[in-house]
Amino acid sequence: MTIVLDGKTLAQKISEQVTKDVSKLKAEHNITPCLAVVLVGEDPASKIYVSRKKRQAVATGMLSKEITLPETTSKKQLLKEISLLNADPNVHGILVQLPLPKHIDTAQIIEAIDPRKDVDGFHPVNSGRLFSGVNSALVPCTPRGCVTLVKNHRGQDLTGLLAIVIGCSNIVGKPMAQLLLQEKATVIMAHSKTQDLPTLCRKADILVVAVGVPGLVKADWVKEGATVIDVGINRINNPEGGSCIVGDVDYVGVSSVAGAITPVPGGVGPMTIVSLLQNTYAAAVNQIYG
Ligand SMILES: Nc1nc2c(c(=O)[nH]1)N[C@@H](CN(C=O)c1ccc(C(=O)N[C@@H](CCC(=O)O)C(=O)O)cc1)CN2
Repeated sequence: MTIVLDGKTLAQKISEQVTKDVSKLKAEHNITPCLAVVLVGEDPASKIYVSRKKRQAVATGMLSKEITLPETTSKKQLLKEISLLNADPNVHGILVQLPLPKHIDTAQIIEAIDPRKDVDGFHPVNSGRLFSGVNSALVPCTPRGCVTLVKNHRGQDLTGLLAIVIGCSNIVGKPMAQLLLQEKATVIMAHSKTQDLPTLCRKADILVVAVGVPGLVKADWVKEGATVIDVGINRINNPEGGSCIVGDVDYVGVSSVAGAITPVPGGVGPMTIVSLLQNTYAAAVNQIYG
């Protein structure tokens, strides 16, 4: 029987642990971790994610600060806001919600964030640390959440398992592959130019899909018993009207073959946000002891 990897329930459990950790930090050091979230523009999905991040940070006892800027904000203005947050000793975590408006160079903005406060783990210092296996890296939230889900299901030891990651983004695919490599899995990164993707994917013990193509992965792409992690969040129109969110995996079809599968919604998404809370707590602790 296929197991549904319930990210919502696991995220809730982790959030309770973060709440305890935050309360201990307050009691022992009189410090409350503070997450600053920067939102530029009016993207409706980004507004929802930012408000969830704030709300869930506050629910664990952290402080949260939101900087909301208009779509027309210049790169210079945004860099100024980031330098203020970098210099503020009461702010421990900074994230700039993506995507940014097209006129702003995302890489330059990410590089302006103090790596110690980079709770998204996107700064080259943190991606370099992840690449070289240094433990103190702040790791991007979605891949961190995916690995937590996989290990919660399969156990801590992923040694020698064949993991295939479809999609090579800096936010998900590349860090995901590095994390699985650290777990001693055998990792293959696949993408739109990979030849005969279905045949390759059928070899995977762990299949992570992060491409943004609704229902790309079908039942005959998946090995019997494999763990399938669907990172896709695609809004599609219903034939009967209205819209809904689906992943990159044909959930119904693949459920008949996979050993375990994440639903969309309710799988990877909630794990992304709770991983951000874990990163913010870790960043605060590093700043106290570092
Ligand atoms: N600075 C960042 N920007 C973006 C990131 C990120 O990690 N850092 N990731 C995504 C968006 N994202 C978080 O920011 C995110 C996406 C989806 C979910 C989520 O919980 N999704 C729900 C379904 C969607 C819904 O209900 O609207 C789910 O899967 O259950 C959380 C966070 C891009 N930008």
